[in-house]
Amino acid sequence: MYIRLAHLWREGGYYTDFNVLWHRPFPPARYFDVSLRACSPVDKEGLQAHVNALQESFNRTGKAPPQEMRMSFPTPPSGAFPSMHMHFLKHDPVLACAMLGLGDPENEKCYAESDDYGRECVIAIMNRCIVQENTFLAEKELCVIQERKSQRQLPASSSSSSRAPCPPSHYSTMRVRQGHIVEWFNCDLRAGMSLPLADDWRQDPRVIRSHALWMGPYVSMGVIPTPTSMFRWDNPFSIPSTHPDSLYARATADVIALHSWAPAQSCPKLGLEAGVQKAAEGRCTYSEYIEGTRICAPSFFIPGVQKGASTFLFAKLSRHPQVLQPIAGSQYKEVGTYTTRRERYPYRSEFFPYTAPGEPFHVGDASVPYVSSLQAPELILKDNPRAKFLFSLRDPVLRAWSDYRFQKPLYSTKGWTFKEVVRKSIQELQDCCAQIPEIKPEDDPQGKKVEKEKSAKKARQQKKRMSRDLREENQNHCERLDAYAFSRCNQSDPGRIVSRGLYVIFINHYLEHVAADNLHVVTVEEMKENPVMTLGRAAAFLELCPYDWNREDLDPVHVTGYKGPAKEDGGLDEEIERELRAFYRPFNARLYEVLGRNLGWDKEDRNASMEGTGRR
Ligand SMILES: Nc1ncnc2c1ncn2[C@@H]1O[C@H](COP(=O)(O)OS(=O)(=O)O)[C@@H](OP(=O)(O)O)[C@H]1O
Repeated sequence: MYIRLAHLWREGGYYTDFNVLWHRPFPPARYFDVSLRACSPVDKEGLQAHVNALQESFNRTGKAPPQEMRMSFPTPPSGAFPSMHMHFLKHDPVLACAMLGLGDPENEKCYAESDDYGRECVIAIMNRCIVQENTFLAEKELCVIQERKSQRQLPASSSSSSRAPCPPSHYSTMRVRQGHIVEWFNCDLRAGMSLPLADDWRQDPRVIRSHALWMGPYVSMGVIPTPTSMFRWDNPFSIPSTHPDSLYARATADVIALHSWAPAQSCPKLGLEAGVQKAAEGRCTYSEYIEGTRICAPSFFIPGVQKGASTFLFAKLSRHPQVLQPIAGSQYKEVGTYTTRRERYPYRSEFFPYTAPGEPFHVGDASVPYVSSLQAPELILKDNPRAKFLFSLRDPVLRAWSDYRFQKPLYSTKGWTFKEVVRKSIQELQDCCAQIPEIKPEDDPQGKKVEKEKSAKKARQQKKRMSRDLREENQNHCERLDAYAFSRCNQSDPGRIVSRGLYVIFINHYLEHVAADNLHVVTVEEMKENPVMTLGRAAAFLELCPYDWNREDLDPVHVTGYKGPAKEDGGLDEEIERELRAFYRPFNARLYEVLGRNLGWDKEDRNASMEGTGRR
């Protein structure tokens, strides 16, 4: 029996082939040396994002990263392992991120509290360690697993042995000393690997009691040749029999069943029976993609916007039994594989679990860079012409303020306050606008009034006037969509916090490719006001079976703290807020027209939006 591994991911494994597994709490105050490598091709941006996330996380704790967690990781002593384990392709910050959750003493609470898990031998999977919410999410994840565990009614077919207690020997004390964990793993092996967390790499693996479990790419394909008991699988370098009917496979299936999640209500229309888990399938292969025998592309996308509660939206929708998340990629969110034109079909397909024709699953991809990507809609529709797009927007002023706080480390290095970034950006956009006469945000952010016959000539003139860099970057944009050139004018601000709020430009670009019925907009304001209704509408748009969203934890996630930036900047300055509002007003007005509804960001009475500004 194979279990769809995406269920496992749903329970806590999300965005990477790596999951951390432990069966007893770790002792406090220890760090890991981590050797890293990427098993799937991680693009430069993705990699960079993780490096940033990691750095950000360190910055937020206010402490220097422990030496061992810096991005330079030691290589193993030569000859320590057979050469097959030794070819390091790339350092994988995702793994570092996962390990960070184990290495950060601030997270210790969650492990201390997880004693229960040790006693009951429940596998806790910790890998939601993106950026600053590390502690919070890890802790929450544990609670969720625990809660699920108590609530879950395992299907009758599932063996109760999935909850079998660990043999007592597994509770022996293990000391993990600071800076002493060095693990290597080999992506070429056939299956998941258990990485013993030892206090010394030379330690006899048979006496090691805590493991990290790496779910390799082949595991994602539904082939789960892991041993009977991961707890007994002590030597990561000897992978035993892989026959699917073997005890190993069955035991693994039990473990996975514990973490899978069957729908609570039947949905006959879609062949989903309450309490019944679906059989496993894995990720798409290139040939399947090419032959079209399997559906490899995601069925829905959340292309942002940045700081528009996209993490919340995707995380909540992913709780729905029909929704599957990406199974690989740089994060459970932010796969970002549709932002480039490079020939990446084989690559793209591997990020997602496949669905066989007729299967009731919806695969989602929430990657915020898609929102302003010129290529994304076209590329997506090429892979899946029926893809649906769910945008999560936010009052652009508050979005900018959130983004500034989020990207504070970037601005700190430049010494720019929010006010400075905003003024500089507005000026730049207006100058750029003046240079490109046909783009006038006040009356026509889309450039639709441009006289067609003159546009080719003007485009050429425009290009001459633009700075060299801008011209190079925007060459295609200028030719194809003037408004994009405008949104890209915000060159001096690497964080683009102002231009990212020009939603109408982006939405209009999507609407050039996507049928209006396949595009739905929710707002952070709605999500805050009535998350159940907002999620219900989003789910209806995605044509998901009815689901009781009240059973989910609907607290905001990925909340940017005020630590640092707000204190320094004294919250969102009223004067700059006014200026920014005035700048956005015409764009918002255009957006409301395009969407056919007023999103309420330009009301005179802004009291409702004061929350989150840092002002009283
Ligand atoms: N349910 C709900 N209601 C209201 N607001 C919410 C919700 N969930 C997340 N948030 C806020 O969304 C901000 C994070 O957005 P994203 O997850 O899209 O950020 S990112 O672009 O992926 O980095 C972040 O905003 P700030 O805290 O103001 O920065 C979150 O607090």
